[in-house]
Amino acid sequence: MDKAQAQEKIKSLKELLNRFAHEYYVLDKPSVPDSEYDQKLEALRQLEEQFPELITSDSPTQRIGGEPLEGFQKVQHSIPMLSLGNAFNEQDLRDFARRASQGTDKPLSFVCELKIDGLAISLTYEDGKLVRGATRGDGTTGEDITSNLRTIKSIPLSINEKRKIEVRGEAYMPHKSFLALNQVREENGEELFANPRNAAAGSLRQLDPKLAASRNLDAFLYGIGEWEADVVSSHSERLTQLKELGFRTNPEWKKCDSVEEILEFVEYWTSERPNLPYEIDGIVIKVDDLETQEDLGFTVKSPRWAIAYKFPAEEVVT
Ligand SMILES: NC(=O)c1cc2c(N)ncc(C(N)=O)c2s1
Repeated sequence: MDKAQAQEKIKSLKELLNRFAHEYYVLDKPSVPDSEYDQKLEALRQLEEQFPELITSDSPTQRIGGEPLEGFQKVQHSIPMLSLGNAFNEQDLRDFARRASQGTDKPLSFVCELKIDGLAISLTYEDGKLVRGATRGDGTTGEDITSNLRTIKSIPLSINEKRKIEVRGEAYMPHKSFLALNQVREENGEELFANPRNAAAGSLRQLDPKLAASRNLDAFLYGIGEWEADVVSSHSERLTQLKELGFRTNPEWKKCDSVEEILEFVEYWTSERPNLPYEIDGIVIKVDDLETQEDLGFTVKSPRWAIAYKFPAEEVVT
């Protein structure tokens, strides 16, 4: 096979493998058995070994990078990643909805989403390639953890959007990964992680991407920061756009047209929470209309158009 033929074959294998990975890790609906994925991946590895100059950064063989880093570079968020104000009870939620409705004369609808208990992340794509992954940090300055976020298999290394786009979400450790990790640590006499959030944070702070890869993290994306494209008019449409762009979004969101509907959603997930395969520490409620979000703006540190309802702290059974 000459180089031109190899290039064609590598291109088609990458497209096929990235589609299989999307079906498996993002949609949770694999269309081929693992054995077929593994066989195609091995074929790609061999071709790339034969023609290393044809290796590209978005190849599935490139998820786990090279040598461990010396340290993490600081990165600036062009649009701050803000923290949310908290609500702890029904009255707080009613007050939030009332304040929001006073900021506009439009009828108000909200979007309720599960508040994933992980680590806020930002992913930047340029010319369709993942060029940067960062932690939230203090909201304006985060840390470049691109090599670790590349190891999360549900995060696409390339997307079809060629304009620069920055998406935001939460990296987290599923319960299954957390239990398995602590079991190994217990067998090795190591200190256990207190909860999945600490385990995810500890994993993403590893300088060696091979270690981060071994922790079986996952991520949900839920927001768009910077984007050169014309955005849509509501947050709910934005969630659909994220999914269409190939990102893994959390399906349990609901559009609510009243405080009563918000309270129902909160009540439902307060009881359903233990049945989720990942940790959530609350419910995020956002005004759906993006123009109204603009009208409402921000306080010193948080948006007026969103709030985090926090579940009551669980009694620790000693
Ligand atoms: N600090 C924040 O702005 C957010 C934090 C989180 C979180 N931990 N989980 C889900 C969402 C969401 N779906 O919007 C948000 S938004």
